[in-house]
This record gives sequence, structure tokens and C-alpha cells, in this order.
Amino acid sequence: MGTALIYDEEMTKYKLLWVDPACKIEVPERLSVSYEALVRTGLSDRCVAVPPREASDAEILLVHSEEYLEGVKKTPHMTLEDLKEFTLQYGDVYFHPNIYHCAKLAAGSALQLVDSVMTGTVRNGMALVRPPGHHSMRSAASGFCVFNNVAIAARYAKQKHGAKRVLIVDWDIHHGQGVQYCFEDDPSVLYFSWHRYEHQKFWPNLRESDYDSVGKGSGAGFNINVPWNKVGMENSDYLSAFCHVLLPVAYEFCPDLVLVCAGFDSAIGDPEGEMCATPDIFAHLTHLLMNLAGGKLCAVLEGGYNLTSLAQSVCQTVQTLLGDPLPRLANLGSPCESALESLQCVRSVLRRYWPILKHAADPPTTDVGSRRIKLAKAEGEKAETAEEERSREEKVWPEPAERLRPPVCSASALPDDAACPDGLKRLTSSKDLGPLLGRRIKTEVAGDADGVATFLRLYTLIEKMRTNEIGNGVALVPDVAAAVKCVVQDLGSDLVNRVLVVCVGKEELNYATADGKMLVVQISGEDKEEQKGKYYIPMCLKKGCGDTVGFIQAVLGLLLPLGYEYDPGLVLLSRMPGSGVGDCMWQQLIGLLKGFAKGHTLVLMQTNDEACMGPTASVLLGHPAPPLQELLTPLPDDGDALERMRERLQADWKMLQTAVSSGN
Ligand SMILES: CC(O)(O)NCCCCNCCCN
Ligand SMILES: [Zn+2]
Repeated sequence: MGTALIYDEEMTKYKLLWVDPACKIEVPERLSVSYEALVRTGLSDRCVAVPPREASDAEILLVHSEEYLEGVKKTPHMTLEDLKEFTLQYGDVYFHPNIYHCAKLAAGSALQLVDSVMTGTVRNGMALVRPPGHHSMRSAASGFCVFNNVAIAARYAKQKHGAKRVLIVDWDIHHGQGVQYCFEDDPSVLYFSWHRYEHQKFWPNLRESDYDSVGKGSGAGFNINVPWNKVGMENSDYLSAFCHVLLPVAYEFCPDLVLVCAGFDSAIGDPEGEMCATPDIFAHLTHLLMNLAGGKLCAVLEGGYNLTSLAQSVCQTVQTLLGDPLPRLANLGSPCESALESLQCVRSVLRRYWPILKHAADPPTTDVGSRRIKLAKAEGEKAETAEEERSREEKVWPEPAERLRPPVCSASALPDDAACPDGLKRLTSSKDLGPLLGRRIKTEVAGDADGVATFLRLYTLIEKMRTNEIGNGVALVPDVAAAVKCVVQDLGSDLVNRVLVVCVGKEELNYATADGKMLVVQISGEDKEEQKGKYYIPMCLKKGCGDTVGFIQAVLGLLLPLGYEYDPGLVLLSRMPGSGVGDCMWQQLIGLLKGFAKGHTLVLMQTNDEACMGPTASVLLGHPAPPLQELLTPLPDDGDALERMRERLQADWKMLQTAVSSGN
């Protein structure tokens, strides 16, 4: 199934007709440069072009009031003076004779996207629209927004397609207060937003944009605000918010559909956000959402005002929706203290609503609330003077790296008598081996003939991943532990400079991996507290790997952050016999691990584990992992163990932090 792309140049045909410093950044070129970048890179040709349509009155009235709609309907016939007059009643927005038409197309585009995804015509998609939507409220325009495109889409998905639970992820750098107001008492729509806040000093300067607005009534717990109280947030801050706040809750919520308020003013270079996250971060943010809701994801453009980073970020997002390998995130920093303070605050207010966060730390002792400015004297940020604007240094960042699809997406190395699942390219040792291999066989490792054959197959797979001839692969071997040992001790380290080894199930993995060439993470039911060390991390689940809640907690809260910080060149995932891990959880794990090492994942399974070959191959080939069933309440001790583990490890691994360092 493909990726839908919705765009029409009609939505570029309105602009600011008078002087208003607050609105001058919202220009038609935002849309055209985004689309042109998709055309130039060949990405638009790979998408399914879906035409926009005008949202009907009834659809607009799913969110907005009749009087508001009636008012907006009059704008096409207004004189310039009337338009100015009409605009004055709202904040930071402008009207134009053609904006009502474009606003209907923007909302209708979101609905077309929802139809395409919910009917299975496409797997996912992106709508390039303007005017944006997430600030507009039931009876008010705001922040360049006229109709709330994503809020209308969420209501529409429930009403027309019977969606039970809709997740809205708003990565725009502004708080989508319009979305929050729309769903704050609705437990069927989970709204997550991060936004520049600076203790209420940043637009829209709302008290209710802070982390303690968690929703109301039966909606309590279903509204998540992550305020950024400083500018300059980086990739590590964004990934920490996903791993330690959004994803655990999203997996527990188990949505039928994911809608993204895809604003790119959260990228480096944007005059509004003033953040430092690079455009390739959106490849990962998109990827991390694509294993939810069976991959049903609709991204709708919101903000983004630096035309260079906007275009690059749009391309990164669409390329991930298309299933291309993800870029490695170079030198990820550690989350800054301000971000950690925000994460700690929001996790502490959410833990009472979401068992998966039950063990989150108490709020920081420093009273964050006291730093919120007294609203009385705040008139929002002052209009920036021309020289102040020029003086703000021009940000530069590297062009995002190419993300080349390897000629072979997925390969298999199997014993001759094992069946090869459709779509996998079968490697046979004989014809595929390079001459250099002859010198490399170390028979004492490979042992008997069978071992030699396994050795040859694995080496071939890894070699072809290294040269990007192959994306990922799966090998069935007679003895998984021996195979892991052989790869780890003889192949992985000198072929690839960092190998992330993920072992599911119990097995003695006694490699001294002090040199950092390898990071071994083992998830099992065995308690191995004694074996400590920065590069060998045993995660013990009391109820074993069959405990999906404990497992997903370990994956999201430990494995993902570790993986991002380690940034491996290869991921080796082994499924020990008798691990007990469920198929869905196993598929989710593969789906998530594909985000590392440009997708070079090598899965090792025991020959008699053939039954798991199908589900494994499906995810390796790019199909979304099926959703985990609604998560049961995690065992209290597993959560505790996880927190204790995180405490112990975060000295070495900064991405595991979820709170300000206790010293503060
Ligand atoms: C869709 C959106 O979230 O990007 N709209 C942002 C509205 C910003 C209003 N304030 C502008 C002040 C100019 N310095
Ligand atoms: Zn924005």
C-alpha cells in the first residue's frame, strides 16, 4: 500500500494584503517550496496523488460554530477595509478574499487523507495545506488558522469511519490550543503537543498550555502538553519526549488512527521556534509513530517559516512514510536540564492516569510554576525590531544525508530445507561468497560443517548490509547463541564499528564488551543484576518476555534511548528459543529497531522457530507491525525494576534521563 500526497496550488493563492509584522512570515511560498522539493527529489512521483476537496459546511460544523462559519463565509465579498476590520477581532491571523476557499480546501484535504487511509486505499499520507489549523477555535480564527483541519479530521474519522481512539501528535513549535479546547473532555482523542513556552512568555501566552493541563472530566489524562521553557532544543530533547512521554502513553492508548499536526517551525532555522533540531529528526519522529494503529498515519502541514528547513523537513517526513531507510542521527547530545525538568513535570502529572508511567519520578522540587510570568504585565512577545531580526545569527546545518533504498530490501540465510517467505531474497553460501571469505573462516569458531555454513551465510548477510546491497535480513541457524557469539566475536566488531546486539530470551551472553564496539541488551525473565557494565545491559522482566506491558516499557524507556545514543552501524536481533515473546511484540520490536543503522537489522532465529519466519519477514519487508492489544496494567515490580535500572545506567547513558539531576 502506498503513501498519499495531497497538494493543490490553489492553496497558495492568498496572502497578507497589508502591513502586519506578526503575520508576514505566513507566505504562499511555504507551500510551493515544499511541494517543489518533493518534486525535485522524485518523492512526489512515488506517492499516490490524492486531490483535495472543499470541506462541506456540515464537516466544518463538526468543530466550528454556525456564527463563526457564517462570518467567514462573508469574507470573499469584503473590501480591503472590511477584511481588515473583520481580522481585528482575532489574534495573529489575516483574512483575504480567497482564504475561505483555501481554508475549505485545507480542511477537505485532511478529510481526503483520512478517507484514503481509513479505507485502506493507502497506508499513510501527507497533506500540504495552508491555511494551517491547530490554533483555530470553535468561534475564532487564530495564529494564521481559519478552520481546525486536524480537529475536524479527528471528529470525521470517528463519525464516518468509526474510529474509536484517535491520537493527535502536534510537533509544531506552537501550542495547538484550538485542538486542546476541542478534545479536552474527550477520552477518545489523545492530544500530545510540545511547544515553545518560556514560562508563558511565548505566544499564545496561555496558562493552559503548561504541563498541568491534562484534560478535564472524563478527558483527564488525554491531553499532554510538553512546554519548552528555553529555545535551542535539539534532537536529543525531542527524542526524549517521544521515548519517555508520548510513546509509552500512545502504546497504552492503542489508537486506531494517528493524525499529525505536522508543523516544521520546530526545526532549526525557524524564526518562530528558534530551536536547533535538524530536519532529519522528522524522519525519526514519523518512524516512531508508524508502528501505531497498524501504520495508519495522516500528517497535515501546520507551521514552518524557514523555507529551507521547511522543505527539507517535509521531504524527510514523506520519505519515511514511503518506507525508505532512516538516516543515522549523528552525535546526539543529551537532553538539556530544562527539557528534563519539563519531562519530569509532565510525567509526574500523567502517572496517575497511565499505569505505564506509574513509576515516574515526583515533580522537581524547584517550583516551575513560580517562574510563570504574571500574565497581567505580559503583552506577549514584543514585536521584533528590524535590526534585532537581522542580528539573530543565521543558523546553518548540514544538508540531510541521502537515504538510498538498497537493491535488495530483505534477504534470508536459511538451511537448504527451510522454506523462504515471499519477498525475501535467499542467499546461498556457495555463489554469494566473496573470495576474501576463504581467508576468514576460523574453523574453531565455525566448528562443524553446519557451523561453517552458518558462518558463511551470516558473514555474507553482514557484508552485503555493509555495502548497502541489502537492507535487512533474517537467518535461521541451528544454535542462536553460538551464531550470536560468532557474529559478535568475529564478524560484527571488525566489519562494523558499532553493533547493537539485542537478545530476547535467556542465554549466557558472556562477552566482555568493554570496548564499546558492541552494546549487548538482553531482555529476559532472568535476573542478571550481577553482570553489570556499560555495554552489557540485562533487562529482567519478572513475568518473562510474555509480559507485553513490561516488554514494551523496556523497549520504549530503555532500548530506544540507548539505541539512539549508541547509534550503531548494525543491529543484531536474536530470538532465543523459548523466549516466550509474543508475535505482535516481536514484530513491534523489529519495527522500532529498523530506525537504527539505516535499517540494517539482522535477525537471528533458531531453525525450529520457523513459525515466526512469516511475521518477522513481514515487518522486515516494510509492512507495519500489527498493533499490540490494549496493554494490561504493568506489574508494579517490573516498573520499579525499570526505574532502578534507568537510575543505575543514566550516569553512562544520558538519553535514559527523565528528570533533572537529583543534585538540582
Ligand atoms: C500554525 C502555526 O502554529 O505555526 N501558527 C503560528 C502563529 C504564530 C503567531 N505569532 C506570530 C508572531 C511573529 N513573530
Ligand atoms: Zn507553529
